[in-house]
Amino acid sequence: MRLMGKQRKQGGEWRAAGWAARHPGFLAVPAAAATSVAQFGPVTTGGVVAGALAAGVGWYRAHPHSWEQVAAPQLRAVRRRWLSRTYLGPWWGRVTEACNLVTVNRKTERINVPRIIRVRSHSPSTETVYVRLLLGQTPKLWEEATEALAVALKAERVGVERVRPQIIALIVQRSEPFTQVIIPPDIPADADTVSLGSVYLGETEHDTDWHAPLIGQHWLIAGATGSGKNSVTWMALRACAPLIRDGLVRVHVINPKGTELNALRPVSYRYAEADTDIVDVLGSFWETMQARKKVLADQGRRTFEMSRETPLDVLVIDELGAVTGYGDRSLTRGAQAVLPLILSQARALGGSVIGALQEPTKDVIPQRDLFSLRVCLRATSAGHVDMVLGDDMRRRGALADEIPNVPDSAGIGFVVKQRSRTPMRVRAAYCDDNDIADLVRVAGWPHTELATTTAR
Ligand SMILES: Nc1ncnc2c1ncn2[C@@H]1O[C@H](COP(=O)(O)OP(=O)(O)OP(=O)(O)O)[C@@H](O)[C@H]1O
Repeated sequence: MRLMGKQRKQGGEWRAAGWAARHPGFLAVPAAAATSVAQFGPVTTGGVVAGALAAGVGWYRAHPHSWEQVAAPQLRAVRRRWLSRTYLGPWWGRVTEACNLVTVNRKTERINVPRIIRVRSHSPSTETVYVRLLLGQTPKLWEEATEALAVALKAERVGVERVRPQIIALIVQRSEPFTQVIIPPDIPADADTVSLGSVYLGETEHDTDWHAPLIGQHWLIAGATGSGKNSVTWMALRACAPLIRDGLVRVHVINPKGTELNALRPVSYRYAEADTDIVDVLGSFWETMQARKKVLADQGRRTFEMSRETPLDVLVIDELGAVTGYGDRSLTRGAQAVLPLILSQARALGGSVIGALQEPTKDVIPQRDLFSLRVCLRATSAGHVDMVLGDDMRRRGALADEIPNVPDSAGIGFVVKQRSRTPMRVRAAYCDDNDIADLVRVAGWPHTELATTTAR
């Protein structure tokens, strides 16, 4: 029941004053220009403006990289926020109203539109729009509206990130951010310069480098056939190459398909393709971890430190599904006896697992949550996305099943940002045959002698 008649709206001048207070730049810039003209005259003011423009053009021409890093995101953000109509008041009001994201004051019948706090645009393809939630709204309400928002904003994808109480960020992807293959950086010559706490893997949709820790972590890379799963594995191994050479990292390779990863045979500490060998390698990996437990206890250390005496053992499993799910019974039974133990205990003992998977279903992903980095490349079903990345990740923007099934999309996928639990589009750098040969060359000397005696 309405208790009061229609109430009068706040006066226009007060609303304009409130808007100006929230956007001081709109008053400050004309005020500064007017003051300058009054104080120094139009010629001097024009000269300063022309000088600033010339400096900008000079910067753009002389240092396009730093321009792209510093100035371009600011200018793009201004253009998106104020020069395209998308986020201007009336249109933004229509979009949010059409997507049921406004509230109505029952007394005044005034429509409350969620306020845009700022727009950031670090890459030409994606912008981040920070929005203050209205009273009574939840981030989940916005997550449920992402498909409608994407259509209304003419975007390819909209994701929702929880920033802090009452503030969310909409990740608005307008076009494919990754139109070119990413070339991997050179392999570091010196083991001292490698940080396994932050391995370079490729780029993110925000035009930043994509890094992930490898030491003390397990990685799961899922994707349909041809989605580029191995590129993530190769990037990890390239970072390890000088450490493999110096005996600080040992690679144990399980390659049931016997394809691509067989290039690693000369630099692997253990290598297996056949079912019985795979069970053997898994068993010996677990034994190594148990022995490590004793070494750490004898040394009175609680945490693992990489050294020649206690190297980091990296277990690479191509096609985890065959090993844990649909392979021969003797293989899956042998693997299931030790893999859960490895996954749950090896991290603290200097053992990291990198597993690749084509068909992510419940029965083939062993202890998903023990994989700290999970990458979902192109998926064949919407259900696979949450299976890999975690509950609700597809709804929050990880549309891995909508990545086109074309070679140009290989290596593109989603990861979840650790802090905000938000999906982020990424692309792995691509190692071609020369890059792989390079990796084997760097990692293989003088370790090759050791490898040939111990690898199978
Ligand atoms: N990061 C990448 N960037 C660009 N292209 C890539 C990338 N990774 C792979 N490709 C291309 O995609 C093709 C398929 O890659 P790859 O064999 O690694 O896929 P996969 O997911 O391992 O497939 P499968 O499961 O069938 O082995 C490669 O031959 C290469 O041409």
